[in-house]
Amino acid sequence: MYGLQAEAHFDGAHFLTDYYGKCENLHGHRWRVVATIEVERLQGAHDGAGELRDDGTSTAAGTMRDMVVDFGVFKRTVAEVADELDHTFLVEEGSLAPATVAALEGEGFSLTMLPFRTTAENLARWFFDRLAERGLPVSQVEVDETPNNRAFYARDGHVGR
Ligand SMILES: Nc1nc2c(c(=O)[nH]1)N=C([C@H](O)[C@H](O)COP(=O)(O)OP(=O)(O)OP(=O)(O)O)CN2
Ligand SMILES: [Zn+2]
Repeated sequence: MYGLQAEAHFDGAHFLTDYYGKCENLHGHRWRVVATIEVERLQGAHDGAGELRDDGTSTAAGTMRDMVVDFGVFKRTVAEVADELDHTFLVEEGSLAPATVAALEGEGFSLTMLPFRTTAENLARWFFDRLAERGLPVSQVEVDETPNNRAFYARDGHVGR
């Protein structure tokens, strides 16, 4: 098995619904996300054509030879998904009154409405699904809220570290 890991961060605010303790209050984190992708075989000489570079040109066949995927493509994809949440207020759907949501948005705040409780575990699953949708062979996503705690979501049979 071959693998790569890429790390991204996003800053945001949240609170935990139904939590008895300080995390029921609105607070912020710099979340750290580490995504792992794994494949049995590296790419071949004819793979890799058509990836878009930062300068707008495309890669040629062979660019991906003996790679899982290009580090640049992988880390940009993880960063793009993290950017969707960056500097937003992560809100579990139904946890705030519609008038509250409207008032916050009326003030110009960016809310990300999510259909789950905003735990690190659920955020790891959300990243996993988003990266898989983008075609990455994701095997695990770790999410840290603080330097001391880490959650992960892994595909069946994968052992998290
Ligand atoms: N299993 C989980 N437990 C908790 C989660 C979570 O996502 N999954 N989240 C929280 C809160 O969001 C909280 O922000 C983090 O909790 P905690 O580590 O207790 O907070 P601190 O970093 O401030 O830790 P201290 O040691 O108290 O300073 C809670 N639990
Ligand atoms: Zn928190």
